[in-house]
Amino acid sequence: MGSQRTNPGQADPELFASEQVITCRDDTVGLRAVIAIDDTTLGPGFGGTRWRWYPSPAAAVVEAQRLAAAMTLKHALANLPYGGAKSVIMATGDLPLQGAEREAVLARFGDFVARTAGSYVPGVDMGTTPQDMRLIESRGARAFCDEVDPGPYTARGVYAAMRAGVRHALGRDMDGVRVTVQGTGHVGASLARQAAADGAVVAVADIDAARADALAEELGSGSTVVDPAEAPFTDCDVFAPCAIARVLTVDNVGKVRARVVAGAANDTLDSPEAGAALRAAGVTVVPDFVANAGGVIQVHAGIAGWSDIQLSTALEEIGDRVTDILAEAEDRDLTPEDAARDRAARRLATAREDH
Ligand SMILES: NC(=O)c1ccc[n+]([C@@H]2O[C@H](COP(=O)([O-])OP(=O)(O)OC[C@H]3O[C@@H](n4cnc5c(N)ncnc54)[C@H](O)[C@@H]3O)[C@@H](O)[C@H]2O)c1
Repeated sequence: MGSQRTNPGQADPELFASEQVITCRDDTVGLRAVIAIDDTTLGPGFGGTRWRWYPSPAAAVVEAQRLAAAMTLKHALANLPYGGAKSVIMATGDLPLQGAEREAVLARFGDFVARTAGSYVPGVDMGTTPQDMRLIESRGARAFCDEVDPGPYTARGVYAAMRAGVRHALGRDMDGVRVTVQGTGHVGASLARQAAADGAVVAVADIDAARADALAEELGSGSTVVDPAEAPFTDCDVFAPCAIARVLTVDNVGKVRARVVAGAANDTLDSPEAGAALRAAGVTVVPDFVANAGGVIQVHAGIAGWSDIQLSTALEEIGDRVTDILAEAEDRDLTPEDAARDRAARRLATAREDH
C-alpha cells in the first residue's frame, strides 16, 4: 500500500513507498521540485505544494513522500474521493521569490503538473497561495484552493478535534483548560481565538515574536507568550502544534507535560515510537491527519457544491471521528495513530475490492 510511512530521519528516501515519485527540473528558471503521488485508490492524488528550503534533494523527496502518505490517510478517514499526494519546490534562498521570477518557476512547475494528466492535483500549502494555484492552472493543470484560504476551516476542524480529545482524556469542556498553541499563523491564531472564546486559558508561541505578542494581547486576560522551542513542554493541559513537522520525537516526548496533544501541523510525531511513548505516559495524542482535515473538506465542499450547513456539519464530524478513534484505540490497546491508520487501511481495502 502506498500509504506506508517512510523511516524517520533516514538519509535515503524509500522511493517505492509511493505509487509514483516525479522529480522536476528546469535550470533556465531555477526549478527543482518533487511530486509524490502516494496512493490513487480513492481518486486523483490531491495535496498541497510546499515551497521552502531543504538541506538536500533527498530531504525534499522524503518530505514530499511523508506528507503525501499523510494525505492518503486524511482523505480516507474524512471519506473524501481523493488519493494522497504532495509536492515540494526547493527554495534557493532565504526569502520567497516574488514577481516575474516567482511566476517563471510556478509556470514551469505547472507544466510538469499538467503532464501528470490529473493524477496529481496541487493545492495551497506552506509558501504557496491561491494566486500561485491559478498560475499553475493557466498551464493546463488542474489545481484546487485557487480561491479560498483553507486555514480557517482547518482551524474549525482542529478545534472540534481538540474538544473531543479533552472530553475523552479529561472529561470536561474547554472552560478553564490550559492550552499552549505553537505557531500563530493562519490556523494557530484562529484556533487560539476559538479556545479563548470558550474560556480556555491560552498561551501562544511563535518564532515571529511580534505575531505572538499581538495575538496574546488580542486574546486578553490570562493569555501569555511562551518560548517557541519550549512550547511543547510547557505546563498545560493541551499542546496544539500548529507550526512545523516532527516537533515530538522519541528523544523529547519525556518532557511533555500536557495530557492532550491536538493540533494542525502535519507529521507531528517523528515516529510510531514517539506515539507509543506518549501513550505509555498517559498522553492522549489526536492524530494530526484526522484533526487537520477541515481544509480539504472545505475544498471538497466547494467542488461538490455543499451548503454552508453541510460544510459545518462535516467540520464538526471531525470531533465525532476523534471520539470514535480514541475509544477504538483504548479498546484495542493501540495508539490513536495506529487505530486511525487501521481505519484508513480498511477503507482503502474496501475501495480496492469494489474496483
Ligand atoms: N493552512 C491549512 O489549511 C493547513 C491544513 C492542514 C495542515 N496545516 C498545517 O498546520 C500548520 C500551520 O499551518 P498555517 O497555515 O497556519 O501556517 P502559517 O505559515 O500561516 O503559520 C505558521 C506559523 O508558525 C510559525 N513558526 C514557524 N516555525 C515555528 C517554530 N519552530 N515555533 C513556533 N512557531 C513557528 C510561523 O512564524 C507562522 O506564524 C502547518 O504545519 C501546516 O502544514 C495547515
